[in-house]
Order: sequence, then C-alpha cells, then structure tokens
Amino acid sequence: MATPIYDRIALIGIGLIGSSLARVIREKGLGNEISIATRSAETLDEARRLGLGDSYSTAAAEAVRDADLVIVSVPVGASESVAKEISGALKSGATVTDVGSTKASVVRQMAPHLPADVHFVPGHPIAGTEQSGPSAGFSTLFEGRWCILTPEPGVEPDAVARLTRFWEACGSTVEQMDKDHHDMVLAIVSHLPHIIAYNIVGTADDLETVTKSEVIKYSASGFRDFTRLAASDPIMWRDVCLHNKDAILEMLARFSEDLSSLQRAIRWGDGDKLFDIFSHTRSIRRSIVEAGQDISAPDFGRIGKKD
Ligand SMILES: NC(=O)C1=CN([C@@H]2O[C@H](COP(=O)(O)OP(=O)(O)OC[C@H]3O[C@@H](n4cnc5c(N)ncnc54)[C@H](O)[C@@H]3O)[C@@H](O)[C@H]2O)C=CC1
Ligand SMILES: O=C(O)C(=O)Cc1ccc(O)cc1
Repeated sequence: MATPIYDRIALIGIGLIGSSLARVIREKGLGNEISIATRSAETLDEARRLGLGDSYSTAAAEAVRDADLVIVSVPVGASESVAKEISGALKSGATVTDVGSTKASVVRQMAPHLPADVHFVPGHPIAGTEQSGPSAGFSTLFEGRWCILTPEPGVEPDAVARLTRFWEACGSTVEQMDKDHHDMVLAIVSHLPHIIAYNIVGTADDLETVTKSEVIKYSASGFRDFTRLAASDPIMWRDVCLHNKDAILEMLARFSEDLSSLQRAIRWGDGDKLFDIFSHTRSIRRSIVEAGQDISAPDFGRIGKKD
C-alpha cells in the first residue's frame, strides 16, 4: 500500500469518475479519509451502500470542511454552483481540482469563487466509458491513461507536483497543457466523435425504409461502436457541447468541409480522389498501430499497451 498523498479527500459528485476515484484511493491508500457529497440523496445512498467513503452528505460545503484535496466530478455545467457552495468552507492551503471534459469554461465558472488561499489545479483524466453513476466505477479506470492538468500560470508548483503524484499513483501519466489548447485538442479527439455518434445513430433511427430490427440485426462493428458512444450520459454531453462551444463549432466546420469534399467525389465518381483520401487515413491508422497501439482492442488508448 502506497503512503497517503493527502490526509482528507473530498469527492464532490460520485458518478463514474468520482466513484472510480473513491475506489482507487481506498485500494491504494492514497488518502486517510474520504468524504463524499452529491446533490441527490438517492445517489448518496447508492455510494453509502457501496461503501465508497467514510462520511456522506448532500451538502458539498460539509464534505469539503478540513479536506486537503477536493475533487469535483460533476457535469461541467454544474461547476459554478459547486464552486459557490464550497467557497466559504474550504480549508486554507487545500487543493481544489476537477475532472471535467472541458477546461476553459470550468476555470471561468470556478476560479472567481475560490478563495486566494487555496490552490486551484483543473484536471481531466482521459479515461471513461459510456456508463454513469456510482456503480459504474472501477479502480483501474485510470491505469495507463493520460491525465491532463491545466494550472494557470502562478499556481503553487508544489500543489501541482502533489496532484501529479496523486494521478500517477492512480496509474495515469500526467501532462500539463494550456486550457484553451486542451479544449481544441479534445474537441477533435473526443467531443466530435461523440457528436458524430449521436448523429449517425439518430439518422439510422429516423430512416423510414429501414426498420429498427434491421438496424440491430445487420449492425456491423463500425455501427455498433457508434451506438456505444451514443449511449453516453446525455447531461454530461449536453454540458460538454454547451461549454466547449467555440472549439466544437470550429472542428465541426472543418469536418463539414471535408465531408462535402467526400460527397462531391462520390457524386462525380472521382475514384482517384476517394482512393487518395482513404489511403491517407489508412496510413494514419497504420502508423498508430505500428507505434504499438491496437486501435481495435477494447484497451485501446491505454498508454504503451500492445495487446
Ligand atoms: N464519463 C466519462 O467517460 C468521463 C467523464 N469526465 C467528466 O467527469 C465529470 C463527471 O462525469 P461522470 O462521473 O461520468 O458523470 P456521472 O453522471 O456518472 O456522475 C455525475 C455526478 O455528479 C453529481 N451531480 C450532478 N450535479 C451536481 C451538483 N450540482 N452538485 C453536486 N453533485 C452533482 C451526480 O449526482 C453524480 O453523482 C464530467 O464533468 C465529465 O465531463 C471525464 C472523463 C471521462
Ligand atoms: O467511452 C469512451 O470511449 C470515451 O471517450 C470516454 C471519455 C469520455 C469523456 C472524456 O472526457 C474522456 C473519456
């Protein structure tokens, strides 16, 4: 068992990510005490039944009192209300972090409400599934995954170093990034794929000449992968879209241009163009596979994983 990195850890929000954190903190002894807060009494009861923490409350302010590390794991649109709720109860010298999929908006929502004597180090584990809620979490979720921290210039380096050690102890590799750059990168590698998945599954469902049973019966693995992403939490993804609006619209504009170009090539029977585009994208995938990552494996995305 590792030595604790923080004494008291408060988890605000105990869904897939918060409960995975609770499990890994317990399993690896990364904190001496875990206090849990979430808005709904029902979710809190589920967390209690699962034995995820040492104390439970529906009041975030109560949970953060005396905490050395506060991890906010709620849909990004709820960040400001959580920051307002906890601001008066935070311990001087505590570190406040989050796990939200967008970063500039979370900083805009939270930073103005946090007292000057706490260290605010926003974070984003690039690890998850389409599931949500306390029962969906598991302790190995962060193993071999990236975790991006986006501290603003001037944040206490020791606080960033300690949080980095925490995520490394969870099994992640930590990188630091500017928050706006994070939002642009994640818009293309994560947000757009989810939006495309929601869209294609909706389009298939709307088709009048194809029955639902045919969609299910003949869905090859490509379509099935889309349905997995499209089963992701609607509140979480509504908030991601609303809170990373500019970067997502920029990437969608580029995507639409490229799609129009493909559409034109198909319409005009431009086989050479189609062949060129498809050969280029095939070489991108092959270079990823050659770098040791099997894109088709369920574990794809785990850093350095070859099987
Ligand atoms: N699901 C995923 O694959 C990943 C999600 N994230 C980010 O992690 C955060 C949490 O996502 P999940 O754990 O998947 O969601 P979830 O839906 O499983 O859990 C969200 C939790 O937040 C609580 N909550 C909602 N509003 C609240 C409020 N105002 N005050 C207190 N608690 C509140 C809910 O009761 C629930 O416990 C999101 O910001 C998401 O963008 C980051 C990486 C991966
Ligand atoms: O389930 C998947 O394939 C994901 O892409 C999980 C995921 C969702 C949101 C994030 O911010 C990070 C990871």
